[in-house]
Amino acid sequence: MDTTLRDGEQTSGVSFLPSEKLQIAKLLLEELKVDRIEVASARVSEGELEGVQKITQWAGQKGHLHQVEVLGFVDSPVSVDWIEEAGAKVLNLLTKGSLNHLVHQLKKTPEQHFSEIEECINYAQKKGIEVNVYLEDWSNGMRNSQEYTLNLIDFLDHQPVKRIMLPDTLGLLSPEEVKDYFQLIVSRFPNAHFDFHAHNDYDLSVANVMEAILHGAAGIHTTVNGLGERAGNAPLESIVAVVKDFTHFEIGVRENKIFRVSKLVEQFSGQHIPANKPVVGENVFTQTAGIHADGDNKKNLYFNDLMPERFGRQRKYALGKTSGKANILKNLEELGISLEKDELTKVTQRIIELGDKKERVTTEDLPYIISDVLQNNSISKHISIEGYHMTHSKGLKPTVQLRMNIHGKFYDESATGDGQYDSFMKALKKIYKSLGRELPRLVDYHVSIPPGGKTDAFVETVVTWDYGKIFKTKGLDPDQTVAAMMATEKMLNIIENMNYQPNKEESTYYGNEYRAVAG
Ligand SMILES: CC(C)C(=O)C(=O)O
Repeated sequence: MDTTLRDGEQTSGVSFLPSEKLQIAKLLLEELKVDRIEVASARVSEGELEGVQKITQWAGQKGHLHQVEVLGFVDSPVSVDWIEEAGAKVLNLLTKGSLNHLVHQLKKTPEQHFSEIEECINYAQKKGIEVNVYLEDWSNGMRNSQEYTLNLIDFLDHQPVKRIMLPDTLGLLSPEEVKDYFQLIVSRFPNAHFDFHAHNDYDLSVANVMEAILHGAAGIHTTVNGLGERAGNAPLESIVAVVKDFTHFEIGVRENKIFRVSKLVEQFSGQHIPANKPVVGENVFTQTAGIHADGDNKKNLYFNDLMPERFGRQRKYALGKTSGKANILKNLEELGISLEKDELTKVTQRIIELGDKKERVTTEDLPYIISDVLQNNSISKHISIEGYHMTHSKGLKPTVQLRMNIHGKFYDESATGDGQYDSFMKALKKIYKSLGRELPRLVDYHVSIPPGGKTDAFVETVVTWDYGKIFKTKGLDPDQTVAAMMATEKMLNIIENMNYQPNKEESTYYGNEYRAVAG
């Protein structure tokens, strides 16, 4: 069960719009093929009600209604009525799984609590709503008030409850404890269905889910990108890989759709995926040390089961001071460029020098580096920013006046936008439009400001573009907007070189689109 839309939204600073919730729900159920989704908590807000209504209307038409769950409280009849109004058919009822919570938060006795739970279950039943029950703080309950917690499970086992959901609410369990508690509970209640809901406070959520699965959990809860309260929940992407590779269970989730959904959730949540996050992070399929690329060339020595293609991704070889010739060769291969041995040595040396200066080198920078190092003018700079005037003032929108040099001809335009770079891009678009041409789509824009608080430090802007092929360009300047404009100028030359038709004599140097720039 994926709870990105409920617990994931409990990440500090995250709030999804109803339309975003609907888009994510559709992808989770129809593209990824997750079995169940939890989409909201009852009573939260009008917006939340609208979000759930949108999802249930769509789910009803597609036959997914019983896969859409809503968390509700022991407050009969309020949560059940809210869920009914939202058009949902499954209530995940939040009860107290530890005596500590019951006594100090609800200030009730077990008898009172059980009787109120029963009242909610009966009311939901009358309304045709199926009930699962969460035992909040279950992990603490098993540690500190086991008799109460087991009594509650026993009580629920005799109620019309479909699933009993066991949360490690504070993410405090070790894998060993998960194993012990599941063995105990499953042997005592062999006919009950138990879900496990992990949190990641000790970075153990994946290991804990694995133990739960291996020792009798019938369902597991995840969130995309591991979003969720505090340190988050068990990340869907890692859990899918772990279940497939380390257990004998089958999982219906489609691995090759994970990256797309992860990127959409990143965009809607505004929470950047850490570059080293397994499966979905930017760098996790990138080999940096040259020795790895060398090994990949020699009988795939660094092969493991976690291949990028499984997740719709690609192996990359980083360029930097530790990358060495093997990585550079892999990148040249991707670009279809071949170099003589001594040329490769010079280019390698330059990349090491750049690395020493902390500069990041992308695959798309390589032709420029080659051109510069070998002094062969192999990259033709057809396009340059000839001049600009930018305004930034309080109370007025920024404007940019721009002069471009395109194949030796000057083009002037101005535009107003939401920021200086936005204004620049709008002016540029006008120029390209007047030439009947289109610009690539800007997919991502990443600014790194070196730590240290120096206001004159170089800012690095890396822009990712989609022009049929995805590529990145980088600009470096003390001014952030200028750095982005430099990255854009590079992009313009790259696409120009892609479009430019070489004559035969010019095309001897490079093997693919960059061949066009030779000569
Ligand atoms: C609200 C509950 C179900 C929860 O997310 C937890 O206990 O971790």
